[in-house]
Amino acid sequence: MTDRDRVVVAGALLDRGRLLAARRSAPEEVAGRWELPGGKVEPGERPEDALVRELREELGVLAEPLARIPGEWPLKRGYVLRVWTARLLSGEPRPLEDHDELRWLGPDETDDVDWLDQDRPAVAEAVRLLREHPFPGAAAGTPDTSRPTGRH
Ligand SMILES: Nc1nc2c([nH]c(=O)n2[C@H]2C[C@H](O)[C@@H](COP(=O)(O)OP(=O)(O)OP(=O)(O)O)O2)c(=O)[nH]1
Repeated sequence: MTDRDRVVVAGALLDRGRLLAARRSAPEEVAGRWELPGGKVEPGERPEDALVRELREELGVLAEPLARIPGEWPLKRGYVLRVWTARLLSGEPRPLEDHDELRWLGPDETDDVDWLDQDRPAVAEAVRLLREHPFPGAAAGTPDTSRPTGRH
């Protein structure tokens, strides 16, 4: 990425062995395609904070970013897409903004929806992680090997 690139953050939201897919309702060129929910990072905002904010605004949930999925994918108008795995802390996602349908997909169901092309590598990696750790950030008191360490 160059200094002039702007960042769209998206969340591979994981819960009980499933990944959340969101169908965009706008703009026209991407409406009907499926993506990982998220949005643009605002000036001065940390990407993880932007992700938490976007997931709250778009889905009405509280989520915790877990780890960045390596890589970044170019979008239109000088934006790049960066993706984090995240786990659902509270709430049931609803399509409040930008989306008209949500689906929780198990690892064998992620090919059932028409993902935006630029999301496919991150989705593939999220599915790989989901198969390895179906319950990321499991219950308090349980040693949790799926959480990244030293991420602050
Ligand atoms: N949120 C999200 N956007 C994606 C993904 N893949 C992808 O190409 N995009 C594109 C679609 C949009 O043109 C752009 C993100 O814009 P957005 O409309 O979601 O961002 P935002 O909520 O901050 O919107 P705004 O401030 O422009 O209203 O990136 C993805 O996985 N998640």
